[in-house]
Parts: sequence; C-alpha cells; structure tokens
Amino acid sequence: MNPVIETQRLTMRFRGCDALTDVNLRVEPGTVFALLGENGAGKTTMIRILAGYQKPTSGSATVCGVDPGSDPLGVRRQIGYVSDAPALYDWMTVAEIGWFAASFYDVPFLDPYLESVRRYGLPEDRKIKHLSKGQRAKVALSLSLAHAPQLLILDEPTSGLDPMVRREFLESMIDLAATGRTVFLSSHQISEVERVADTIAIVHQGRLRLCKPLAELKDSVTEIVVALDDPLVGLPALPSPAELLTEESFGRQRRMVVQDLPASALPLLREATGVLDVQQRQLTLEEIFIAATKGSLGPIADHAVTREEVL
Ligand SMILES: Nc1ncnc2c1ncn2[C@@H]1O[C@H](COP(=O)(O)OP(=O)(O)OP(=O)(O)O)[C@@H](O)[C@H]1O
Repeated sequence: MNPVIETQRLTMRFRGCDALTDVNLRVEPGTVFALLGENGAGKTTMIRILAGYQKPTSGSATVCGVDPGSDPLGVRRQIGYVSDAPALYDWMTVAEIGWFAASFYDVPFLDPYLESVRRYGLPEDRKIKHLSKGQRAKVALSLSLAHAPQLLILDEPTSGLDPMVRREFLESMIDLAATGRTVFLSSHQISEVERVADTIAIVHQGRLRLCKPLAELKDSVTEIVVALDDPLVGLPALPSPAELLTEESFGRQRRMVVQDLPASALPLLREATGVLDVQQRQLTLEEIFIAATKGSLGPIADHAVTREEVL
C-alpha cells in the first residue's frame, strides 16, 4: 500500500539553524503516527512543510500523493490541519467561521462542523475572540475534521484542552484510524501519545533518532547495566546491528541504552575482563525518549544491580 506521507532526506535550514536534516519518514494509511521531540527539535517545521506552508531547503516530501512544496493548495484540500497556534478570524462567531470555511469546500462541511461544535459544547453565537484557549482549540479541530479528510496533521493538538477533552479527543483519533484515515500528530505528552499512537518517531536537533511501531520500539530499545570491578574497565564493542543511544558511568556501574541488541551481546559482555555482572531491562517510552534526546536517564534505579549485591 502506498504511504500517506513519505519524506526523503528532508532538510530545512534557517539562517544559523539546521531545523531538519536528512529526515526519511514513511507513514502508513490507517495509523496514528506521533512525532515526539523536545522544544526546538523540528516538529513544527516538519509539519509546516508537510502542510505546504514551508518549502524545504532540500529533499522531498509526498503527502497524499502530492508534493506540498509545488502544490500546497492541492495538499491542503486533502488534509485536515491544525497548527500549534491556529489563526482564526477573531471577529466571527463560532457558527460564522464554519459558514466561511464551508465556502472553500465542495463536500459537506457545515453540518459536520456544527455537529462537532455542539458535541464540544461550544457556544455557536459567541465571537472567536471571546473564547477560551481550549474552546478555540476545539473550534480549530472541528474545522479541520469537518470535510472528513483522509489525513489529519495536528501540531500539539491537545495543548489547552482539559484532561477530559484530551482523553476524548485522543480516543477519537483511534476511531478515525479505525476507519482507514491517518493521523499525524506532534506532541510533548508522551504518556498520552503512548495510549493512542501506532508508530512513534523521535526527532532530536532536527534529526530522526528513532522511528518504529510502538510495540517494536519498546522491544528493540533496552537498558544494560554492567557492574565492573574497576570504573576504568574498557568494554568490548557491541556486536552489529546494536546501536548505542547513550552510555553513562556511575562509579563502578556502566549504563548503556541500546537499540537492536543481538542475543550474542550479553554473553560477550558477561565474559569480558573486569565485568562482575550484567543486567538488562526494557524501558518505558518516556525513558526511551529521554535516552534518545537528552542522553542521560539520571542515576541508576534501585532495581539495577549494585556492586555489593554482586559481591
Ligand atoms: N522561521 C524561522 N527562522 C529561523 N529559525 C527558525 C524558524 N522557524 C523555526 N526555526 C528554528 O528551527 C528549530 C526548530 O523549530 P520548530 O518550531 O520546528 O521546533 P519544535 O520541535 O516544533 O519546538 P516546540 O516543541 O518548542 O514547538 C528551532 O531552533 C527554531 O528556532
């Protein structure tokens, strides 16, 4: 099946800033795809390129079969998009902005929009400028969904929403994916994303660090804590295809977070000179995110082996 979104070596340079570098992404239809990254990682830049609001410096993107750089309107007709700061005409009422937006589409728009507005309990005759932040977010979401797009691109969709509405909204994303639509969202809310996303991509300083289906990601990234008889002991290189995400030392303990660790790695480490013990543990998505973006998970947790336990 053709991907809904595909990018190849997508790169965006601003003056004095590499916002995205060589990002290759593939988003399958009918999935909820979450883009995670710290502040300034490049999420909004990526989303603006996909929605046709920004042309990349180099590389290519295809969204619903269209190049957003050369046909931004063609892309926007096919997608629903909510930016991180939706620009709504403030002087219009909630109902008026629906009528206005409906004029851009030749598919049913106003009825589904008003249905969504009522479901969110929004006051139809109140001006946008008098709405709260969360209410404005709900208007933006209602507008983005009304034309039943095959792809929804959402930049931080739940910021400003209260916990009940956040939950309701994220669950509705799963329902959308179940009907074959695709949801591409960026977020900082790792625990929320974990509940709804099929695939997770983690960007760090403009580069794609990890991108996998959620379950596969959690299975493939592992923490190894090695107890050493001397802090200066050198460990053997990890066998291929292992990729070291982080490595830290805490006294006589060495912690590594590794992706795609082959089974042969643990015996190799256990038999290495100066190694007293090796413990392995699966990580939560939040820990994987921290390892991929900040490098340090902080002090080794209680569950990890201590030298005293080994001796
Ligand atoms: N128009 C611009 N001119 C110069 N630099 C820019 C521009 N737009 C974004 N940047 C820079 O590109 C980098 C990525 O920004 P971006 O907004 O994509 O990050 P983000 O991951 O969405 O962050 P946040 O989570 O804080 O919203 C940042 O360093 C930002 O300062």
